[in-house]
Amino acid sequence: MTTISQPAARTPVVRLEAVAKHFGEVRAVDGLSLDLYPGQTVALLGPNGAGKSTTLDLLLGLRGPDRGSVRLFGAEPREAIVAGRVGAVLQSGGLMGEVTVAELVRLACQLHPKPHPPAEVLAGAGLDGLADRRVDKLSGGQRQRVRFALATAGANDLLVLDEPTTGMDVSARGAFWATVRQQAESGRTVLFATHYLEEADAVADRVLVLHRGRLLADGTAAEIKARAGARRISFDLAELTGAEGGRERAAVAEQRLRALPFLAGIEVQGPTVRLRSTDADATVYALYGSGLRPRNLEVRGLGLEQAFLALTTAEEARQA
Ligand SMILES: Nc1ncnc2c1ncn2[C@@H]1O[C@H](COP(=O)(O)OP(=O)(O)OP(=O)(O)O)[C@@H](O)[C@H]1O
Repeated sequence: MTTISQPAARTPVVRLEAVAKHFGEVRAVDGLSLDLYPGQTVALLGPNGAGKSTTLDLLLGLRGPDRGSVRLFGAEPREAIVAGRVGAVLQSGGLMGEVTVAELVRLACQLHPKPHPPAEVLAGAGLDGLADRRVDKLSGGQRQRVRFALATAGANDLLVLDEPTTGMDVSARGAFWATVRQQAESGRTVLFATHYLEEADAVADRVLVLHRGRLLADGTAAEIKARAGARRISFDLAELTGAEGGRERAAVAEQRLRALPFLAGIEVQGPTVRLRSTDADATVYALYGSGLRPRNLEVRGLGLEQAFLALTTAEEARQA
């Protein structure tokens, strides 16, 4: 597994040690160990049912683990939450409906041990224009912003966000992540679960990939991409069209392509060839040595989305 280098001496904000949570036969979280450190912005990725929400629930003390231990700031989660050190945006849980946005935010600020000024909280969540709107009249994306405002009503040290941008349009998402970045820059630790891999790529300095309740990868987005172990090579090959030398020549060309070293995948569409290679330099070198005449050659790294798919698919295959 790829691991990110960690500062040794600091107390972790979050420490999970061999944590397991089962629902009947389902191992939602299966022996998970993890440390998060101050100031990290961490994305939690994984396919549906990977255990992301259960992990966040355990971390917040909303569920107890069957095995293992969960500590926030070196203590029980409850202690950290009562002390107002943690803000959370969760998937579950309703919002009080018959009050205005401003009233609800003011209330959250009053209840917080270290409150921020309500006007600042409203602005930070992009709710200025909606302050007088009743909460039950808001759209799904606007409600998410209210949840975020409630989570940032006071000076927290840890923000936990479970798919926080669900229902937000592109510009609302952009504004939302800009605010989260500000929170992270002021020293907060941010942990968020998401299905939008581009968000993880753009916002997180550490990415965790969960699969069937276990940690499949832990590193920067770049490390996860490298861990997926492949780069994309694309080019055109006139030989493949059959125009230059007929079908036989095309078949020979394809055979040579398939014999290239370090191939992790190959796709041929008309004259265009797309390869995935675990050693792009060696593959390209062999390609030029094979007598083929590639044109418009490009070598690119995998996107996080492709890396994520490659990792989880390989793991599915391994477990099958
Ligand atoms: N209360 C519950 N009772 C029974 N099974 C549960 C419960 N909560 C979660 N599970 C199961 O545990 C597994 C992990 O679920 P979890 O919600 O943590 O995954 P997730 O990664 O958050 O998924 P998604 O991306 O779909 O939100 C799933 O198989 C789910 O069906």
